[in-house]
Amino acid sequence: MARIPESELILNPDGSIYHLNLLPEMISDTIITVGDQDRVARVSRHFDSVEVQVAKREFVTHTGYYKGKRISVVSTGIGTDNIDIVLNELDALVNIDFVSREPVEAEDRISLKIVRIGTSGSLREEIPLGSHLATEYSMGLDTLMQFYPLMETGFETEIAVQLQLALGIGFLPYCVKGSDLLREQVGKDMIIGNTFTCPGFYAPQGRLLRLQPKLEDVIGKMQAFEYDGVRFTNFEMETAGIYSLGRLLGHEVLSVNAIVANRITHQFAENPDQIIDDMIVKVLDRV
Ligand SMILES: O=P(O)(O)O[C@H]1O[C@H](CO)[C@@H](O)[C@H]1O
Ligand SMILES: O=c1cc[nH]c(=O)[nH]1
Repeated sequence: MARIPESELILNPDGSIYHLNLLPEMISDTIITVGDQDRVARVSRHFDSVEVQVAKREFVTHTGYYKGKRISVVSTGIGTDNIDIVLNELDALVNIDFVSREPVEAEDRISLKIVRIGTSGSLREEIPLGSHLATEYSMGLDTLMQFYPLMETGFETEIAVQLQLALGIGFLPYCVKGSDLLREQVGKDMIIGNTFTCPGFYAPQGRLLRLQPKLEDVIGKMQAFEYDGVRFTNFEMETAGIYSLGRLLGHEVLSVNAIVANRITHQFAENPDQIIDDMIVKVLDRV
């Protein structure tokens, strides 16, 4: 296999990968991602022991044991541009030999189990603050998949095409389903929803402060959208990037969402940390 040059697979002087600052032995094959770096310790405080604590920029990693399971928790920061870095570097840690700089043989490839624990805004009155929602289909309204050859099913493409028409936007979004296995295992008893991954928190999610939107009534259009039984339930900023790179790289991926805002009733949770903490324990016990 071809050797990957120094400018592409960038290793720090201690041999760790460029942004995450991790060595291969520092991560488990079960990984929880969170957006906020302060949330990493909120997860690892439940561990029986923590063996690795590494931080660089917004990327903080703790690896340890929870009830006998080795788990890593990694913060991604906000947005799918960050997800591009985190997913590619996590994959490199397990599927590229850092000495020979060659990808491992297909039969030795490791499939990671990756669960995102994030906060999210609900698009439905009937999905109230405090809900825990597991994402089935994600819709990427960002441009990350303009740069990778994502294979969508015909059904996924059709949802994306119909959404483009419904919103009247000048680009084709991408639609990707997550892991059925993880959704059943970790998301059991959660609301099953479909998630918009937006390239921003304000206008891309229909939020207006002082700027006028380019698209009119984006929330109304997103809420009204339906294709063959698929309706969208919530907004956030990373899931579609994780689902699409997970599919491309061969990892099992799931996103669970703590609903902290309801965009229809205009409420924001008084206790967002409690909603997230409850979800963290649920995920640790099930992953
Ligand atoms: O709570 P996290 O995981 O950061 O997720 C959500 O919160 C951030 C916006 O406030 C975005 O990253 C969005 O996806
Ligand atoms: O409304 C929300 C809440 C959390 N995160 C988002 O991206 N949107």
